Amino acid sequence: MEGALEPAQGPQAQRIGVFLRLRPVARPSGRILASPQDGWVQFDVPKDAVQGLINNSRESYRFPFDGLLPPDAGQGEVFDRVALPVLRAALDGYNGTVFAFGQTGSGKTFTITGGTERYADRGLIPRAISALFAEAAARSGHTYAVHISYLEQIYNESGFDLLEPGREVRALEDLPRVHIQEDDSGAMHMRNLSMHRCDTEEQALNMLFLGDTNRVVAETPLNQASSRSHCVFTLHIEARRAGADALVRRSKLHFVDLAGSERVGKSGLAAHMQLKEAKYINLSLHFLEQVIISLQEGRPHVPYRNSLLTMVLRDSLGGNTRTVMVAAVAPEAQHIEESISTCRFAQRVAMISNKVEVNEELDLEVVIRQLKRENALLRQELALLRSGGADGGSRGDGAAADAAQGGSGLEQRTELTEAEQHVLRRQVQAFVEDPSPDALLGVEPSMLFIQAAFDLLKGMARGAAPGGPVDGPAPARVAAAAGAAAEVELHSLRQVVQRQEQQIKVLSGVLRKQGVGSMGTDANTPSDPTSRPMSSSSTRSSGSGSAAAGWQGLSPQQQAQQQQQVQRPSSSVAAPPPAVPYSDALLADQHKAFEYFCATSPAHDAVAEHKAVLRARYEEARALGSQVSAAKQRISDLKAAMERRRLGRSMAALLRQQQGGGGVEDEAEQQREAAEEERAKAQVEQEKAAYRTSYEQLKAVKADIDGLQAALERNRARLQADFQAWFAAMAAGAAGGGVAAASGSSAGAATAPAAAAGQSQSPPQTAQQQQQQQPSQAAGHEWAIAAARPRSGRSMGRTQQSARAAASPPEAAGLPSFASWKTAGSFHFDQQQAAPPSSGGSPADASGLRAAPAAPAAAVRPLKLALPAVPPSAVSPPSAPAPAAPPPAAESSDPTAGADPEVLAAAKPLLTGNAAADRDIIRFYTARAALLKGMRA
Ligand SMILES: Nc1ncnc2c1ncn2[C@@H]1O[C@H](COP(=O)(O)OP(=O)(O)OP(=O)(O)O)[C@@H](O)[C@H]1O
Repeated sequence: MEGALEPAQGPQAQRIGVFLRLRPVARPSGRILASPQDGWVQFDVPKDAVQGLINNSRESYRFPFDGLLPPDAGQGEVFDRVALPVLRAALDGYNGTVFAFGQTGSGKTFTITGGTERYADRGLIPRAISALFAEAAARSGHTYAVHISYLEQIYNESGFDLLEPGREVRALEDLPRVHIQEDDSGAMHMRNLSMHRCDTEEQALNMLFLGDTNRVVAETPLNQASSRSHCVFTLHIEARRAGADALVRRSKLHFVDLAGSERVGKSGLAAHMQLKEAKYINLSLHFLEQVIISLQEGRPHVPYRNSLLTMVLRDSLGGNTRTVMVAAVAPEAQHIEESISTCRFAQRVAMISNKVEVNEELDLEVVIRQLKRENALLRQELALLRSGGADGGSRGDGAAADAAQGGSGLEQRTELTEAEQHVLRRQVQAFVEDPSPDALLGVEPSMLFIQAAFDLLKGMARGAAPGGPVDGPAPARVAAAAGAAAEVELHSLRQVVQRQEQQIKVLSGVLRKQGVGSMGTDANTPSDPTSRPMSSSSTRSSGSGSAAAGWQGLSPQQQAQQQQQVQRPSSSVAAPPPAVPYSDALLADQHKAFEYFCATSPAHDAVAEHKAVLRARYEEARALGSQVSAAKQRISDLKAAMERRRLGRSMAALLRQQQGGGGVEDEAEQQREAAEEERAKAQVEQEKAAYRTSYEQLKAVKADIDGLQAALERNRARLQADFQAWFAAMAAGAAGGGVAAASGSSAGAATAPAAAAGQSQSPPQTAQQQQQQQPSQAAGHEWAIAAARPRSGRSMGRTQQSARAAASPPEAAGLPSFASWKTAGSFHFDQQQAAPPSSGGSPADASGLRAAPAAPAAAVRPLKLALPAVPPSAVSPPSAPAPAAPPPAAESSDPTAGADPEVLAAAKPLLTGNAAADRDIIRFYTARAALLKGMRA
């Protein structure tokens, strides 16, 4: 095995490889032909198979594959052809995914995990584990760390962590639930999915065993066997080259066992061929197909966000991953439709190209550690220079850092005091015992101390205990050299220290930001709540990793650029919110802003797409519901007819008896009646079957609808959050004097995520302001209304107002919720038309709050409030008297005097100190309180 990692290259396009595996079956269909050498399979299907007619008119479907694995292909061969190349690439730093697709019972689990009966039946995962540790051991000059995670996803959106050591699992609910979360930069994070470090093959196999056991034990009727759930087993590999600690290659290797791909709602082979009516039993497979189709057709929007599965596989499909698919087929006559369907799916997948590149990153933790160490050394050096290398000089003031800042007080001495000797001995002892290569011996910056430390170390090296006496005072060897040259060096050293401090600060900031991942990490790098998440400590170097190597040797400008690159969100972030324009009109009307945002946001596309699918599903459910009811009605009609017939026969028999005849029908009539009864019974059975079919379909569609609704809600929430961040960024641009002024410019775009993350684009807040905002945040939507209010020009300009909005958390930025946006009634606050407040006036009058429609004059800035529409009468119901507005005549110099305490609490965070403006604010809040009270009433 070669000792070097493959050198990193730029992104390369690589098509997803597709293999077909045919399961051994007792009675293979004669209509399936396969050529393992040429890699194709062919299905000959009678044209009229729907009605079971066999004729000579056949249709053939031939599908080519990258490789065909015949029924007699052993597990070893499958591993060598399918997974080994992907595993080797993963050791070089490329992400990899192997996934199995096919109907229930076609051999997916056998392929991915393997059979349990014979050692030779081990599947891809255990074989990959063995090969991984063997290859890693053979690659000398590199160290590898391996972590494992194992996720099970049942139905559409619920994910469970299968690796929960030490917990007794009896049901699925006993396993920790896993959620996916997208961060500001668009990266997916798995929350609650644990990652376990495995240093040996045995530990890794134990983890696999634990996960598989939990999977079986936690089976419920809902996810019976593996047919209904997807499982993702992931090997997280971290490789470092000896001597280049800060550069790390991280890759993820997923093994995915998908749920059975069979469909419901088939209406015969012909329809199935066209994939018209058929629906997957498992909704997330439907979404997976949507993603595949979008990628294959090169659509601009790929709906990854529709399901947990597609989000987890985002990088594997169309992203930075070497992906291989195994299409599993059971070549039996009764499965021919599903087999063709599986092959069609594989053909689509085969047309998808991924862009693969080595994941080489700077390990920020290591960089910070190295910088800190270097800094400490520099400080020592600085202090030493400062002290002029004074021979025998000793400062009694402690830290070397102080010296670096210009401390003095050196005394001319020739020997250490006893206390100093004691401290030094302990320092040397600790230094010697610390196994860390980063350990420092931080002695006082004086040659006296340094020499004494050397003497101690020498003594220890020669066998003397460190507790022994420090040899006599070292002779003064360093002459004072505080000339001009030393001053220059001192200055430049101080600058280096400051720069490095700054670097440490920036890197720590990045690290903290990435710390979102401490709850979870990149979708492909799940976190371990107990052990350090692998992705949380690094940032991606510029593809080939060339930027990483020379960080410390760069000029200050280059370093600044590097720092900016580190801070900027990755350019590969999929579907960012639209660029932030700066527009007065948008800032003034959030609903308009929201419309503008929706028109350009990919998240809105996702919502629209969801709604379209949901609508279609509703239609389907409605049609199925009608079918169910109709079938039920027909059954009861048939039963009633049967009853009537039986009754008629009984009556006729009675009549015959009464008329003196026998009660028995003649034979022909008996036969006719019996035949009639049979026919009616058969009809009832037929209707019952139709009823059951429709009912089952209805149930499946309802389950789909539930999943879709949940996904829709998530997408709506996302859209809302995106909008809030986007709006806050625009407001921050306004506050910063129009930083984002270039409409849709990249400068504007760059501010959006930063502002959303509450970074420096937001105007700085005083501690008091921050404190004041807290209660308003708790007030939820009330704050939202307040933050969107118009202000008189004299009290607060737009810039200030926007600055406040930007400084507020997104949820407090006065933005309409999605629901309220859809149902919002329009209220206009017209200051100029507001009736003068009086104690007798209704609160609505007093504030100028009134129901639309009157459009205010051009000079008056209208504001739509995101409140549910209420009839004007509800604004001031007799049962809910509003707090009286402060009378203008009695306006004291303190605008808050006499204000309702609740009103005051709500308004307080906005008070400006300007009495006139504050009076407006109090008035507004008083009116608003009345309005809210009215609505509640
Ligand atoms: N290549 C094979 N050689 C021997 N036995 C196989 C092979 N493939 C599958 N089997 C057997 O066929 C049965 C069904 O296979 P498996 O459980 O892997 O199907 P599956 O596609 O994973 O189904 P599900 O969707 O329910 O998980 C198992 O008993 C398995 O051992």
